[in-house]
Amino acid sequence: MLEAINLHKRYHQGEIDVVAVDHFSYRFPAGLTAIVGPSGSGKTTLLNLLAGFDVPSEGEVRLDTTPLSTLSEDGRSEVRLKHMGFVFQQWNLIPTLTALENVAFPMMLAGVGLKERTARAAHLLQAVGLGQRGKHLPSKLSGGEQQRVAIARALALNPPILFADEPTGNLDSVSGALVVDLLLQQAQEGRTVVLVTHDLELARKAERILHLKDGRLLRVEEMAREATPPTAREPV
Ligand SMILES: Nc1ncnc2c1ncn2[C@@H]1O[C@H](COP(=O)(O)OP(=O)(O)OP(=O)(O)O)[C@@H](O)[C@H]1O
Repeated sequence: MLEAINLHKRYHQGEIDVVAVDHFSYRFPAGLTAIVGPSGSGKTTLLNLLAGFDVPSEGEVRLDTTPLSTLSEDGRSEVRLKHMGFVFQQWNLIPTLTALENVAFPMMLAGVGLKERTARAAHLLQAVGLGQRGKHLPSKLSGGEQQRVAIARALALNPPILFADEPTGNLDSVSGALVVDLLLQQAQEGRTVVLVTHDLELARKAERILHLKDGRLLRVEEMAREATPPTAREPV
């Protein structure tokens, strides 16, 4: 359970204070929540606060009732490793590693043995539709495919929370829609997925949209959704 309570972030820029996030409160339910708003409305700052990359000026973020502010930097890193996956606009795959090795990489850091991490990485690549591309280097994959590898990598340690900051920013509309569908699939499997996007059309695929303006939560839009049949796919 991820919860922001009265979150406020001020930056000092010379003489002036910039309020990037203005007393934002929201309890993120499981499922896909999109955050939209004009440039400079505080979306990335909010995501950085939620993930504990940045500390708020006031208020707090709670993860399963534990305030992140009570943890040391190392403690927050550990929370991120165990509980959070990240997908960014730049997919940042390691260019010298194959797709499979890139997905296995976080598992190696977490001490998962070679056989187990290779099998899980193969399973995750399969789940994002790239089962046949495991041996390819990132340079041999399209942007959309690289982003799908990045999603598989973000899922490597099975985090309950997935943050995606403009994951479709560098993609054409078809690849972008595919990436958001994948995020939606993760949400339907019970994860809390938080998607920051400029693209209102893609945001409408989410279960709810948080509209930000000048750092404030203007409104929460719940999207009407037809009942989806239970998925026959294995959870990843
Ligand atoms: N490190 C910083 N120091 C000073 N001001 C900052 C810093 N980071 C962000 N800001 C300011 O905070 C406000 C919110 O920025 P933020 O990047 O969170 O917005 P955003 O909605 O993600 O924008 P975009 O859609 O353009 O990426 C902006 O006015 C920005 O200039």
